[in-house]
Amino acid sequence: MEWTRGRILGRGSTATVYAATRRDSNEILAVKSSELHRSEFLQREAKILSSLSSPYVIGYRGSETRREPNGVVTYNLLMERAPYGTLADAAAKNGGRLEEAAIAKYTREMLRGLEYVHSRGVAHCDVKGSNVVVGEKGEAKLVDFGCSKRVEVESGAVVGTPAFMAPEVARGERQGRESDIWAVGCTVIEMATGSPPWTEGSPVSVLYRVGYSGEAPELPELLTEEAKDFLEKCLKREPKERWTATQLLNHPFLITKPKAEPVSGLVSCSPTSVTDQTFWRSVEEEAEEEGETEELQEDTRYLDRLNLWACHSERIGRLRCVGGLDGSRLDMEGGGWITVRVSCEGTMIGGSHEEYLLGGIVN
Ligand SMILES: Nc1ncnc2c1ncn2[C@@H]1O[C@H](COP(=O)(O)OP(=O)(O)OP(=O)(O)O)[C@@H](O)[C@H]1O
Repeated sequence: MEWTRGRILGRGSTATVYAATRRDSNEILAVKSSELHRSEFLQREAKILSSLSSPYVIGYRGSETRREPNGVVTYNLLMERAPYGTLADAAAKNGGRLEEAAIAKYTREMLRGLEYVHSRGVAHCDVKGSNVVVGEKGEAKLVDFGCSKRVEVESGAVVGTPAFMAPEVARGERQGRESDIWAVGCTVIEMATGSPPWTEGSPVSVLYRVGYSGEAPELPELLTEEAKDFLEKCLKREPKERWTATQLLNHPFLITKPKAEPVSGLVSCSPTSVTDQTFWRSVEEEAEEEGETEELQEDTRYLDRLNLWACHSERIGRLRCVGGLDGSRLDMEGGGWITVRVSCEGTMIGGSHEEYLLGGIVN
């Protein structure tokens, strides 16, 4: 497929997402790109996404490698473009939190997406506000299947974002459909308060707290009793006691609210149609000024910075591989470094205040 790269729509820890236009139809798409040699997770995401089809899961449009003008070979996942940003953006734009009716609407759609994905034997494994985008019709859609796994066949390393991890995931025991449900609870808290639970402390201390403290996240005061009851069903520490997506879709919090409340204040982050010429002119000018080459080099630098996890002091980075993490195996190694022994190949993440090395082989 012939397509032209446009402006950046979002950046994650593993890839950058750009607007793109199909040259044959002028359809506006999103393309998630990373350098080929770092594209393991993106290729995996493309494979899983290509097998899914739901109005509540971002649509797959193809994947390919290509040599960029600067000679860098990139892997590109082409997707349906969601014009209204993520649920995290929606909360931020709304003064940090969403109204309960909007939370119920987005949660219902997110769960429809998960119900479908789970029925296909896939666990998303990184559900959070910044991995749920708002589509053309204002509907929530799951994105970022880079961590997802086929639950029947895969065990392996646990993955995801510490603040959204279920206790069994934080302990490195298992990760499946039930862990996604815990993350839905955390995402509801994120929509209601503007931040996920467990915001204090480093990712490692968050993991320890989630995994071993026996605590459940604090329920936002402002929510109604129905919403709090819903959260309790998601945030059961014992995975088997958590409700499934299908059960939750029948919870009073989701069925008594009007079906299609308009969510006010949706502001498109990118053009809503191919006739949005002003936007595309600006994209072309931007591309001409900077050159795609420079943008990609900038991304490479950005990814390098991300590997040192220096992009944001409050960011809770992705933990790719925490299998076998055991709180008793935290070793202080001086110089502000903490080594967390894991039973699989380690991943380095760093913070702006402290840096953490998740590495080593134990057992
Ligand atoms: N189809 C899309 N349409 C519009 N914006 C998108 C789309 N997909 C992703 N984005 C934007 O790009 C951001 C990064 O995408 P994504 O989460 O897939 O990347 P990632 O590198 O896997 O991120 P993470 O840090 O969660 O691992 C999203 O938070 C969102 O803002």
